[in-house]
Amino acid sequence: MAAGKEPGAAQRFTPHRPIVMIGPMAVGKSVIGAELARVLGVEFIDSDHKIVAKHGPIPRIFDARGEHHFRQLEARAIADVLDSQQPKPVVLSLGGGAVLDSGTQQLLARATVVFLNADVETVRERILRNTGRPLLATDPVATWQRLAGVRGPVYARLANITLDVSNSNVPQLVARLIDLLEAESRKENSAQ
Ligand SMILES: Nc1ncnc2c1ncn2[C@@H]1O[C@H](COP(=O)(O)OP(=O)(O)OP(=O)(O)O)[C@@H](O)[C@H]1O
Ligand SMILES: O=C(O)C1=C[C@@H](O)[C@@H](O)[C@H](O)C1
Ligand SMILES: [Mg+2]
Repeated sequence: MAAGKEPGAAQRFTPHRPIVMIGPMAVGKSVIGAELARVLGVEFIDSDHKIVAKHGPIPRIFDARGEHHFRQLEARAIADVLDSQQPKPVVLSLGGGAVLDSGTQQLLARATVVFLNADVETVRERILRNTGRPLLATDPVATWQRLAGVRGPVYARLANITLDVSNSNVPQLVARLIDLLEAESRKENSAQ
């Protein structure tokens, strides 16, 4: 059993490839991803956190170098984790717009991809109180809805698993997600 793994989850599911969390801003990719990694006893990596640790706050990167430069840093941070013949079975949470990069889309074939989806009511308070997302600087709720609508088909196409995160707390969602991951892994094994 891997160090730190919770006994119940350990018996049920051991990841053999990366698990990547995608979805719109503020749905919980970072907190759910971190908790999932803790329960499974694997490393947690967050592409936004990696960029901030190396290059400073995201709004400052957008201001100083523009969104295109941020997207390049983001694609590189993700490739560092996924671009190997056999990437490690980590949990990787992406920023909301990371899936728009075609290289990232290709690398996601090496992972089990989880689309966290939510209605606007679930995220309303979160995006109104948090000012660290430059793309939501003006009219955050309407902008969130527009981006979630445009990106929704991309998330859905890339996902192996879709989880509605509205109206549930993080431990409940992680427990449900482990059930779905286990079922997905059984399906993949029987297809081999
Ligand atoms: N199921 C939940 N119940 C209550 N609060 C939640 C839940 N999921 C996330 N949150 C809270 O919502 C906020 C946003 O969550 P988080 O940062 O994980 O979102 P994200 O999808 O990673 O967003 P981003 O796209 O900006 O990276 C945090 O304050 C987090 O604690
Ligand atoms: O949805 C987006 O495009 C973004 C989401 C955040 O996680 C950050 O990656 C950044 O603010 C851009
Ligand atoms: Mg996040």
